Order: sequence, then structure tokens, then C-alpha cells
Amino acid sequence: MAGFCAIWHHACPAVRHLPCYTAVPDLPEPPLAPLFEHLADAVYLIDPDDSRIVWGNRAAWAMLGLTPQEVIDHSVLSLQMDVTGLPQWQDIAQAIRASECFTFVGRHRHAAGHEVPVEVNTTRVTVNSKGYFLSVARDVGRRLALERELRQREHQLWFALNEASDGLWDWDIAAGTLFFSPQLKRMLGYGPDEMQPALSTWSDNIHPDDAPRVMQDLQAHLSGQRARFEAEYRLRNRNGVYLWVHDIGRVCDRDEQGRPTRAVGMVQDVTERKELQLQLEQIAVHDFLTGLANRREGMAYLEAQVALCRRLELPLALCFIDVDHFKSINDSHGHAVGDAVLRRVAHTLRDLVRREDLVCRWGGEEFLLIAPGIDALHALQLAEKVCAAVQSMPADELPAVTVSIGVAALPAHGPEPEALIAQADHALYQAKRSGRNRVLLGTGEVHH
Ligand SMILES: Nc1nc2c(ncn2[C@@H]2O[C@H](COP(=O)(O)OP(=O)(O)OP(=O)(O)O)[C@@H](O)[C@H]2O)c(=O)[nH]1
Repeated sequence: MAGFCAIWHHACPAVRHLPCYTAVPDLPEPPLAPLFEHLADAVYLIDPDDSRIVWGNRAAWAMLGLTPQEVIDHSVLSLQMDVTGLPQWQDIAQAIRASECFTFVGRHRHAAGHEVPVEVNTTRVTVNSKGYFLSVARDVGRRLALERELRQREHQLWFALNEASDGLWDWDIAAGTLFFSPQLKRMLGYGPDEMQPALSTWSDNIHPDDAPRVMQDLQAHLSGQRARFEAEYRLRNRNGVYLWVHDIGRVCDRDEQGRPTRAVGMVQDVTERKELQLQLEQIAVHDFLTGLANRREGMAYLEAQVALCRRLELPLALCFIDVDHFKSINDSHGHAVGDAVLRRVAHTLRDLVRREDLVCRWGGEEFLLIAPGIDALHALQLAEKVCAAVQSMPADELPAVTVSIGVAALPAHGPEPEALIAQADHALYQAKRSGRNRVLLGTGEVHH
């Protein structure tokens, strides 16, 4: 081995860190040896009889992290982790002799301790009348890593399509086809072979009340006005039941003119969350006992309608309605009966008003009727109707009651909602004082 130290040295000016090869007359070298020096793949010349490496190129030493001195005259068995002994080497040598080119996939041992996955192609060459093996080893670590990554991605994709809770869609806009993932079909109650892969399969099943908004949102994204498509809407399932879904998607391909050609997205079933949200919204704006709008909702409606009617120069009327002697109902029949009476009064009021009117429970046994577009005269007539309707409620299981009503109207009784309420409240107070079961109009005076 001492002779090798002299002929393999580290002073090659072209490649500074790699040992440089110098041909030695008494050692075999493969044909075209100088050419192999410039190959990126490792090249070894191996004596088939004893598996000794007798020559290698620069890439060979680099791949192993060793110097030529550490490799030359060593058996391939010391480098190749998948060849475990001479008998196995003999079998391999036999196979190499029997074929034009023998391919072997294995692992080289790097000086730093890690493995280098290699694909080794070996062929036979004759040097100085003796047969040798010429092996070209390619580092396939990167390729294997890529293959592993690809397999991993395929697995993730399979998982996303089949197991993830979100349904996926892939819309080939140019071809006019819409792919629905197995999970999306399952979410909507369809089998794997159902659901035509067409846009109409989706769009025809959107709730008619939601469809215009959803299509507008989709169009806004396709035309580039919005960065992505996102919508919450009702989608009909196979049984005709509407699910609430959260749909989010994005254009992923455009043609040379910038027109979208493909979009992908995912759909989540949010029915439970949406129904809970709707219930909470309902609770937030409704009175629990009567189901009417609550005071906060009534006030918001009054403010909005006063602003609108003032802008359009339309009248607006308010009726403050209070059940007469309600305390005595509670006292003589109990609180539960009192509640039932309040519910019945509420239903009577609701049945009497127009769609654009709003009745809210102001508190206790007080109700507020907001009637946009109605002047004071018509409001008085409406209030009389309310009095009559309450008085004529059937007195079967529940005690009969009457109501007193104070009326105020825009513009006569003040431009602001608070002024209108104060006027109606004062008129109600007067109605109570003057005997109850009656209607009085506000005076337009300011009362403190
Ligand atoms: N059952 C029941 N009673 C209620 C409710 N809210 C308020 N009340 C009762 O309604 C009664 C209102 O009494 P008052 O304000 O004295 O008025 P009133 O007895 O109707 O007399 P006038 O308004 O002067 O005709 C009180 O006894 C309250 O306890 C409710 O949700 N359910």
C-alpha cells in the first residue's frame, strides 16, 4: 500500500479538495480512464476474483468520503453494505459474468457513518489480458427521497380525498367538468358513482335564496375582484335536506390571456354550527316568553325606520300598548296564567299587523307597535282595532283582558325615536288615567 501513497496525492490544481489520479504502469486502469475522471458518477475497477478495488475515479472517493489510499486494494465488501461475504460476492460475480450489464441496487458505507443509496451498473472489461469488472455507481439518495416524498404526497392526497372531514372539488373550467371527492359525495349522501361531474350538479342544489349570492361571490373571484371564493350557503343532499356548508376555493390555473381554466376548493359541513348560530341570533333578538322581537331589536328597528321615513318624507306611527290591571291577573290566577295571557296578547297583536310593522315586547306587560308609512289618523284606527281584538279574545281558559294604547306619529310628535316614545308613553299614561281600555294620541307637547 505504501506505493499508492506516492501516486495518489492531494495537489491537483483543477480540483482542490479531491485527490488526483496519476496513472501507474504496474496497476491496471480501465480503458478511457482519464475520461472517467470527469464523470459525476463513481467508477470502480474491480478484480472479480478477490473483489479488490484496483482503480476508482474522483467521484468514487468523494461518494465514500475516503482517500484513494483508504480504498485501493480493499474489497468492495468493505464499502458495499448489502454484500455481506465472499460467497455472496461469488454469486454476484457469477451473475455479472453471465450478463452484458448487471444492475445492483445497494448501499455504500460513507466514512462519516451514513449510508449512500446507490444503483450500480457493472460490466466486464479486459485490461492487460485480464478480465475485470467496471462498476458505475450512481447516488440515488435524492431520487429515492423524491420517490418517498411522492408516495407520501399520494398518501396525503388519498387521505384528503377520502378521510378528511372536508369534501374537495376540482373544477376544470375549460373542459366544463367538476370533480367531487369521495368524501364530498359521502357528505351529501351520494355513492361513489353518483353525482355527474358537472357544474350544474352543484349549482342546481344550492338553496334558491342563497344561489344568487353564491354565484355573485364566485364570479367576483373568477373575474379577479376577490382573492378567493368563500361562501356559506345551503346545499341540498341526496334526500332533499339542505345542509349548511362553508365553501372555500381558488383559481389555480389561467390561460395566456389570464382567463381562469381551473379552480379547486373544499367544502365543510357546518350545519350544526350554523343552526346553533341561528338559534343564538334568534335568542339575542327575541323575547323568550312571547316569541316577539325583544326591546333591543324593537329599538333598532324603530331607529332604522325613523331614519328611512324621514329621508323619504313618509309618516311613521308608534303604539304603546299596556295590558290593563295585569297585576290583578297574576294575583288572582297565578303567574303561569299571567304568562299565558301575555302570550295570547302577543299572538293577537302579531296577527293583526302588516309585514312591514313590528311588534316587540317592551317589557313586563308592555308592547310597542312600530308602523312605518302610517300617519296619526290611521295609527289611531289601528290602535282601536288592537283594543277591540284584545277585548274580543275568547275568554275560555284564560281571563279576559283589555289594553290601553298611547299613539304618537312622525312627524307631528318629534323627529327622534326617543321623542316619539316619550309622546306615546305619555298618551298611554293619560289613557290609563282616563279609565283604561282606550286609545289616546300624543299631544305634541314636551312632558317631563
Ligand atoms: N306573569 C307575568 N307577569 C309579569 C311579567 N312581567 C311583568 N309582570 C307583572 O305585570 C304586573 C304589572 O303591574 P303594574 O305595573 O302594577 O300594572 P297593572 O297591574 O297592569 O296596572 P295598570 O297598568 O295600571 O293597568 C306586575 O305585577 C308584574 O309582576 C311576566 O313576564 N309574566
